[in-house]
Amino acid sequence: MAVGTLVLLRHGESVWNAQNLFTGWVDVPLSEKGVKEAERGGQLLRDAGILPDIVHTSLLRRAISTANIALDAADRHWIQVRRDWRLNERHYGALQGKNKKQTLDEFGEEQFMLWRRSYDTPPPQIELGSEFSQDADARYADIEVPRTECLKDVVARFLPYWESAVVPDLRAGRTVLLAAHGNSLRALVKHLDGIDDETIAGLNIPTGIPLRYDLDDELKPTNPGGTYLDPDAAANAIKAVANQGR
Ligand SMILES: O=C(O)[C@@H](CO)OP(=O)(O)O
Repeated sequence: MAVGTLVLLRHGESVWNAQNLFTGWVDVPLSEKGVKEAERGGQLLRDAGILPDIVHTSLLRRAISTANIALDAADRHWIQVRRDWRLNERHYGALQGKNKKQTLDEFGEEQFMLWRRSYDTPPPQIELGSEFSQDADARYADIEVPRTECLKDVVARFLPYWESAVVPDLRAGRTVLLAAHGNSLRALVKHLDGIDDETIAGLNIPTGIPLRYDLDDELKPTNPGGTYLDPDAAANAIKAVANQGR
């Protein structure tokens, strides 16, 4: 049986994206603009004739709301849902809640970009019990909550879910919508497209624009890099993500 279609969707703009704050595992809602982006994402799915059979989301409301709004707009609000912490955004450690511009000014371009985009340099650990730590959050009662993560850590925790929960859906020929986050989707794209540890630093994913991957029997993309359903809007939004903090 042919492998199904995979659609990646980064949540719409959150209120902390709008305020230029490092977010990570802090569970902030969508901004008004983010709600509109999610609606538009669903319209793009509908217009492209992509009909998801199942949606996988993180445990964070910006991804959950985006999936709900987009699927409603696409008239696929009724499909099966699975949620898992392994799809969560990268934990931003002690930077969670900090302003990106102030962090850039305080620590300089090189350190700022190491923390934001290097493959294996995590930000400093968050203090347990502090305002933006998730160590006491009930939804993570069964796991050891990270105190910080680099992209390499996200790859390591995301791939077991990919293999055990998403790949079987694809192998069953289903159209899978995966609603997640900038850095958790970068981890998956790195794996799918075989991007090396340096090159991945330059890859940014825009909010709210579905990215379709067609996969062969070995789950390698037949359209490397995927296909954004609105390529022009994606190109502009990618630049904006890359320039955050400036
Ligand atoms: O703050 C965050 O959690 C992420 C995504 O919004 O930011 P960045 O793009 O800087 O990794």
